[in-house]
Amino acid sequence: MTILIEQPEFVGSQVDQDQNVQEQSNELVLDGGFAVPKTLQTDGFVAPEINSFGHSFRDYDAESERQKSVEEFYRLQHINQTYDFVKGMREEYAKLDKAEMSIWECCELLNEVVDESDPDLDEPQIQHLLQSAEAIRKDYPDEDWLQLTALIHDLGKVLTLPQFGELPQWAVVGDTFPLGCAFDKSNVHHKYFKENPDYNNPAYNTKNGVYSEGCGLDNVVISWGHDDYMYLVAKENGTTLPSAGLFIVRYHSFYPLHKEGAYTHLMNEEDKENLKWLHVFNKYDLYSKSKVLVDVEKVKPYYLSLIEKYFPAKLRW
Ligand SMILES: O[C@H]1[C@H](O)[C@@H](O)[C@H](O)[C@@H](O)[C@H]1O
Ligand SMILES: [Fe+2]
Ligand SMILES: [Fe+2]
Repeated sequence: MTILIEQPEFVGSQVDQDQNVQEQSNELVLDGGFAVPKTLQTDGFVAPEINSFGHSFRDYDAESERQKSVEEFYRLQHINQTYDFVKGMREEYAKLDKAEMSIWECCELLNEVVDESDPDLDEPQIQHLLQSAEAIRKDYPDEDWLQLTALIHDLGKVLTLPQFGELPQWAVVGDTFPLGCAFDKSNVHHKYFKENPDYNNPAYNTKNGVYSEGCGLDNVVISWGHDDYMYLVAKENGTTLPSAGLFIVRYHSFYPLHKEGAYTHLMNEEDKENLKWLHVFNKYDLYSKSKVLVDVEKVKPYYLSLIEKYFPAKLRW
């Protein structure tokens, strides 16, 4: 997939956090049948067709050693993430009593983390953060909030480190999905949900389950991991990022929704607006993964200035 896009008119509102993307016309259809407004499209970034392992991106069936370990990851994730598990995790991590540190200190901690669920990248996560942020910076030089959103979107992966509870990978990474309603077929390796205790629970296995149509994603219990954790950290520490930035952090792994169009009946109007920016972001999150590494020390001063603009010096984690 190669998409050429032009500069957006919308300037990320660092001033007004609640400003949303305006109604747009001239829509272009992308993956999953979603439409992305022309004004949210940029020039420049050309999505490569193959990843560093020589496969298409997000190919969960390509024959390889990595494919086997990724599939095993999803088996464990689909069996162990339950409605009750997520509720318990949200409560535990809402305490924010694990650490006190800056955003950049957290970026450096990610030097230690490699994501076992990712078929496209086996570099330390700090490289992925900078690769995606730098790719956005090139195409969206004026949207500093979107660049910073890229820098922080995967910081929640510190949950795998001892100080943060050393959670198993299945409780931290991988695509996310709602609990409390039926598992949609578009989830990768869907078959492993059959062994999830919620699978046969009649309260949880209908289309709406415990939810009602249009209830809004904020009211939906989504599998626990780095997305929801980092959203919580950013919000509770009073970030001034716009709501589209927080939405991206919180739902960027929700591929069944943003790529496949599943679970859309749970969204409200605000979710639908924010989803447009998530589609823009996703291209850079996915296709910037590369073996060409960013010089961390060189770009550090620029990102420190963005962090200072949108976050307090120290955050509770
Ligand atoms: O393997 C990847 C990785 O864990 C990403 O950080 C996450 O956002 C994706 O959804 C997932 O597929
Ligand atoms: Fe992620
Ligand atoms: Fe990512």
